[in-house]
Amino acid sequence: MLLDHVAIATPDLEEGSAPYVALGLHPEGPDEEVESQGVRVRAFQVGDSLIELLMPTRPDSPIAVYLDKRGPGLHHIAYRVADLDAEMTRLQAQGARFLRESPTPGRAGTRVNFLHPRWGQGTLIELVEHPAAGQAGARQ
Ligand SMILES: CC[C@H](C(=O)O)C(=O)SCCNC(=O)CCNC(=O)[C@H](O)C(C)(C)COP(=O)(O)OP(=O)(O)OC[C@H]1O[C@@H](n2cnc3c(N)ncnc32)[C@H](O)[C@@H]1OP(=O)(O)O
Ligand SMILES: [Co+2]
Repeated sequence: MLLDHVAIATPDLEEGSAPYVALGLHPEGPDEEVESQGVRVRAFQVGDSLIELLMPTRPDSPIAVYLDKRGPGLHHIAYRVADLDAEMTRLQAQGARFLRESPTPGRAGTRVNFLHPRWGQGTLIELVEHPAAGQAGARQ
């Protein structure tokens, strides 16, 4: 299991990017809208992982709700798995509580699901399966 990304909620991608640009990081590609989550995502590469800035694109987005309640800042941590369905089965057998019955689309063609923050001991945890994951030699 690898660290896929650390996600940060922001009301404004430009303002939210300032510390990471100052640190010398560069966006990994163009911003991406993830309609299913109501977010626009800007990702900065850090080694094999990403810093993901998330800005809401509609008021009912989980990020908009989060910002209303808590303001900008650290939102969740995502781990990269080779087989999301198998991981869900394995963790549910141990009592883990996923927020969605089945995986939903993430950025860059990924499949994702989230574990309830209470199960995560106060941290919202996301599992991410990349399209090439599981193929021989694919970056896991
Ligand atoms: C997929 C695109 C992109 C990617 O990686 O590619 C993304 O990551 S998009 C990210 C945005 N989408 C999501 O976060 C989807 C999953 N999140 C949710 O379904 C909700 O945000 C949820 C259920 C985690 C919280 O919803 P809500 O705030 O409406 O519920 P509550 O207020 O009842 O909160 C329950 C409980 O959890 C605590 N909480 C809420 N958000 C967080 C958080 N980000 N980190 C830690 N804890 C969180 C909240 O304080 C409540 O705790 P309690 O002890 O009951 O006070
Ligand atoms: Co994420």
